[in-house]
Amino acid sequence: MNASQSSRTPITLVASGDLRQSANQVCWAAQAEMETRLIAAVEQLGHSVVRGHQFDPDRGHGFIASQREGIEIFKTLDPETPLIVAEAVWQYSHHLLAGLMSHRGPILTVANWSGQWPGLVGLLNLNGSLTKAGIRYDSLWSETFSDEAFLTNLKRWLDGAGVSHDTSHAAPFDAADVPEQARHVGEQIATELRQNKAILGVFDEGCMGMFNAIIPDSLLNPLGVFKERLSQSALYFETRQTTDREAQQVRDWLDAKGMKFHTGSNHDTDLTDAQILDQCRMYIAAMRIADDFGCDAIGIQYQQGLKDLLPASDLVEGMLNDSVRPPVMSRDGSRELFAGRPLPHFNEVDECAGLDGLLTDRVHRALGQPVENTLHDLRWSDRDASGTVDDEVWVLEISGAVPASHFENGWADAEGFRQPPMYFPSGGSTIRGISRPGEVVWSRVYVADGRLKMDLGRASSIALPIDETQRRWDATTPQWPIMHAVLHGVSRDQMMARHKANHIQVAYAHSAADADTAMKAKAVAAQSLGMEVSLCGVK
Ligand SMILES: C[C@H](O)[C@@H](O)[C@@H](O)C(=O)CO
Repeated sequence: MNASQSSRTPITLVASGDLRQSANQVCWAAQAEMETRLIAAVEQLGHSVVRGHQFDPDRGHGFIASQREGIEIFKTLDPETPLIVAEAVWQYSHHLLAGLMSHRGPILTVANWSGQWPGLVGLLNLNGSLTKAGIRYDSLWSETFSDEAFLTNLKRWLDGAGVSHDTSHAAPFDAADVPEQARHVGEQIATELRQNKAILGVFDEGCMGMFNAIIPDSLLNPLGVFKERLSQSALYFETRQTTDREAQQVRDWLDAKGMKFHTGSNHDTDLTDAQILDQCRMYIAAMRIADDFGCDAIGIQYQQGLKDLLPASDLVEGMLNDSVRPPVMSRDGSRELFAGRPLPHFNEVDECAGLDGLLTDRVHRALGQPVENTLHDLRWSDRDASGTVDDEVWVLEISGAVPASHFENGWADAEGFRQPPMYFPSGGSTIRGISRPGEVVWSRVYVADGRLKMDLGRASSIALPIDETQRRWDATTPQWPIMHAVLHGVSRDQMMARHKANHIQVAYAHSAADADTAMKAKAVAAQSLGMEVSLCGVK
């Protein structure tokens, strides 16, 4: 059955939320408002909507809040019903995936174009997860739910015709035109990886239901990359083994470099010195365990499990991802670990970002470009209200930290704010700052059609007046680091339609020409390793 068969067939609406009750409660008002507008749009087109699960007054929200809850709700739904998944908040995709995998009716994922909560980020994660799972879906987003583009596509979906988006900006990468230096570097890195192999240290696989972020070993191992499955319990233990003196040395280093921590005394709402010291301990512990297991990159999922034991891992992650960072010695004090270089870290154990980070680190090192790279959320985009540029400017923002080398004055531009309590009960400092203007390579590894794929493109990180930066922070999460990114040759809607992840990887190059070379070298490396590579918006 499709939605067109009868306008009397009600459309079923479901909404996935966070696992954290505090986040679901705080964010419910935005979800309710979005649903009202979305339902009005569907009704205007002659269809009715029923919610597949109800608002729960005891919990104070109407989200599906666990995988089990999702499975039980889907048991009550007609598997043929046309289904809309509506998202205004960050959500865990696995709450829905079990149900969606056996759903036979048409599926439409929808988000509101708002930065307030990471609803667009949740939508992109769900779309990436559905893509990896091979589940057919359509996707839409809108600021008002009354604009023509949205209504035209919604009508198409309701009529059973499916949604149409322009993705002509993406084209298969052709290595034939690649300059000799980029080709040579890319091929060498692929050969070296296959021969010498590398290890991704994964501290508890699968963060926040991000199914798309898990690379099956059968796809990863042929590239010469293997997972070391590590436990956050071991990280907690090792964190507790570090001495006060060692932790204080890390804090002193950050202070000496000029990082400004905004501290207070209330553990529940303020960033405290004790929280920062625990983060310094975790940083030392993570490096020692990575050294024990010979890891080439590590990922700490943090947001389940460790969130109840230790302050947020973000300050740790930003330090790890930088070549300018506090020194860490082996337990016996005889060796400096990973001296002079980052230990690439993939936030939220996003293994696709881990693989990308590993390749980016090697490509940029070989080309003499800055090696510091990080993922960001594709959080939101908006026209530049200051009139500095005519372009749509993306808010790339991640939940806590980027390498401080991405800021104009490095650590001196880094500010530490307490993580928002609704996500992070145990607090911890973010590394907040504005990513400096410069030429950027963006990329994303993802799984589709049972294969590893990579999309790459170019962006400019631009400077905006502080008022406009603050407007963007206030419209999103002001405690988190931001990059003002103008994507080359890719419109907002093209990016949304094509990108198969909530995350995007970014790295700087010294010049536009250097960035083009670095992008192509990485494309060659990925293609030589057997990935299907596309260039987006650029040739
Ligand atoms: C704290 C939140 O859950 C964030 O982790 C979330 O918005 C993300 O960063 C998702 O990539």
